[in-house]
Amino acid sequence: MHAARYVAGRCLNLTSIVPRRTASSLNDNYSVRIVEVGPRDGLQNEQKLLPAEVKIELIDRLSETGLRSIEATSFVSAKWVPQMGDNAAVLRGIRKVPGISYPVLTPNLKGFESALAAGAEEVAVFGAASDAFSLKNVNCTASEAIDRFGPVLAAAKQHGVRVRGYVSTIVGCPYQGAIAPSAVVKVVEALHDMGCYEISLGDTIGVGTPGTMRKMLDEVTRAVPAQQLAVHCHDTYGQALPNILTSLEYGIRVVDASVSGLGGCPYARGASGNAATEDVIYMLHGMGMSTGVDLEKLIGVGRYICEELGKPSESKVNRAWKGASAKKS
Ligand SMILES: CC(C)(COP(=O)([O-])OP(=O)([O-])OC[C@H]1O[C@@H](n2cnc3c(N)ncnc32)[C@H](O)[C@@H]1OP(=O)([O-])[O-])[C@@H](O)C(=O)NCCC(=O)NCCSC(=O)C[C@@](C)(O)CC(=O)[O-]
Repeated sequence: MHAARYVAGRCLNLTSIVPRRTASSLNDNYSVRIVEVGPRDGLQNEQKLLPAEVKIELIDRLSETGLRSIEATSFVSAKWVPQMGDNAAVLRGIRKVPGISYPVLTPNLKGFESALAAGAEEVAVFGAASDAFSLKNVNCTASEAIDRFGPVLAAAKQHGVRVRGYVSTIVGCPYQGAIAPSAVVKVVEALHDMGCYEISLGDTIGVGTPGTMRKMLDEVTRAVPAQQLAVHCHDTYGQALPNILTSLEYGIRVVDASVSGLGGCPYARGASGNAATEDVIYMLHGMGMSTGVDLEKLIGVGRYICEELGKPSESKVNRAWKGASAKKS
């Protein structure tokens, strides 16, 4: 049977994303890289301030799960985001495993210089498709934020540091409402032209649906190849997994996720956590796609950090899973 469906008048060809081959014969098109953002996006929004030692333990445990990208912290102002005030201690304290990248957020040259001094080998600049959000988040308009990235990209090139880019509010803004795809394209193109090797499309407040994601991706993938894009879907309205599935349909193979669904942005009113990494991995493996991540180990890490935070996991898979322990194996 041909696995095609008509969704909102458009043919969604499931065979294009669901491999028929066995996992052992999967090629790159069936492999997804997960960017684990829990230690940064997850913890930046938690009321409880965790000591650097716990954050280091979290990242070290994540490094044992098969993840290849773990966003470690952010070099932003501690007055704005006190949860990330121990950035240098965290980045210096983690056990860096060869083959794993530990990117950190840097909004400007000052952040980049501090990150570099603490040993960063990859950074991320973060822009937005909405001026109202950008003003709340980084105290300048979306285009002024892009201007600040120029010196960061230049310095990064000089020091051989890789730069990832983010675009927030790709379908909706908490202050401005719906966002036009053309506004997203503008920022994606700017980051791409500046030299970001990958651009992550952030549904910051989790309002997107497969319908609005498609409208945005139709235009964005015409401007920049899907191979250089990632998605970053918050789960406020329970749409993160369908939105990620939609992005796979467009050929996107990099997905940001947060262990146990931790997170949110302190400057995006009402935003809940990211897609839980455990749930994303469960879905992808169930589709026959490979991630290289050991789900059971990851569930143990999710339980560890939730115990430290004193709250239940937001991951449905983690809650349903029997057997994994929060204690280190
Ligand atoms: C960007 C700034 C710093 C501008 O803040 P500002 O006040 O406009 O900066 P300024 O240049 O006027 O400097 C003011 C003070 O901040 C200092 N400063 C200046 N830069 C830095 C820096 N890098 N690190 C540390 N300190 C810094 C600077 O030295 C000075 O210190 P003072 O002289 O008053 O003592 C501020 O707005 C800020 O830190 N914002 C926090 C943004 C943030 O972390 N947001 C959350 C992450 S984004 C997100 O979650 C979305 C994402 C990526 O996940 C994707 C998605 O979901 O959509």
